[in-house]
Amino acid sequence: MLIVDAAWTEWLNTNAGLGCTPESMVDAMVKSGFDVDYAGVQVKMAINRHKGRTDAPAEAEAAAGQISAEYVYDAIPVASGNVIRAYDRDVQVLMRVEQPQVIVFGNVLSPEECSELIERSRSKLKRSGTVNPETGGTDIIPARTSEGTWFKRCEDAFIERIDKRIASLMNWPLENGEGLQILHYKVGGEYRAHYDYFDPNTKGSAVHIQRGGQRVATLVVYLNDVPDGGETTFPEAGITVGGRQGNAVYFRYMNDQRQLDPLSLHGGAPVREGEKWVMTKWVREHRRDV
Ligand SMILES: O=C(O)CCC(=O)C(=O)O
Ligand SMILES: [Fe+2]
Repeated sequence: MLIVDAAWTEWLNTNAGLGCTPESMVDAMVKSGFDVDYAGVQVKMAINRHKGRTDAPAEAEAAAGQISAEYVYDAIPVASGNVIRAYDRDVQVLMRVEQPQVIVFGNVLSPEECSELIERSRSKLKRSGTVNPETGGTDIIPARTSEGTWFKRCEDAFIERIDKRIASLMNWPLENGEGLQILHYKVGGEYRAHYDYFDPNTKGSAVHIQRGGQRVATLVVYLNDVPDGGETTFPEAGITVGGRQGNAVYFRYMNDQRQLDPLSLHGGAPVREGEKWVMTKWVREHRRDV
């Protein structure tokens, strides 16, 4: 599997700067042996970098970390063992992957908690967006066709219990977490391959990084059983996680040296039958005020 190194980054930046079409760039990369999904994401990121380039790249880079083909897999914060006591609940460890760092958990939420989260979200759903590279605002794009809503961190006793359980499971300070995001995908709904970290060196990312720093890890909790499709996939790692109510997938993509892991590319596959509800927790390097 071929990963973008410094020379390819320069090639991407140069061609994006010259205004080459994304198709021609993807084509050239595929001919050189890159996976087509991966190439598509890299080209999109290069074009975004060009559009959203900042006047202070060194500073932005320092704040945002560095995507590295030589990512070092240092110690994961999550506890060892097959069962982890997470605040008020015993969570099972179903699978651990070392590179990229991915863990599948069972029994993170009870069926009642899943139902309550779904019912409390239903009437609040709005089409999900992604970060605009120039402004940091929200773009609605065809690659992300879910609808979603947020609960503020610890906004009431029920949410607080879940936030505390997740902080304990991820072994990461509660104050570093973003709110809890609920996502709903209908048949055909998907979130194509992407990175959860903010793309270093774009103005749009800098807006977000200012508040709490870079994202370091994600927990996606499945709130229902999806009859067909809707898996969380890691195309560069060849991993597919099927959603099951109460289970979760954790992945970490920023290490202690502030490198960002290109293998953490992931997406939500299209739902083929039924619907898919998940809850996402994105955690930051630093504390983040709500
Ligand atoms: O829906 C999924 O399976 C993945 C969601 C995701 O990648 C995200 O919310 O960042
Ligand atoms: Fe994601």
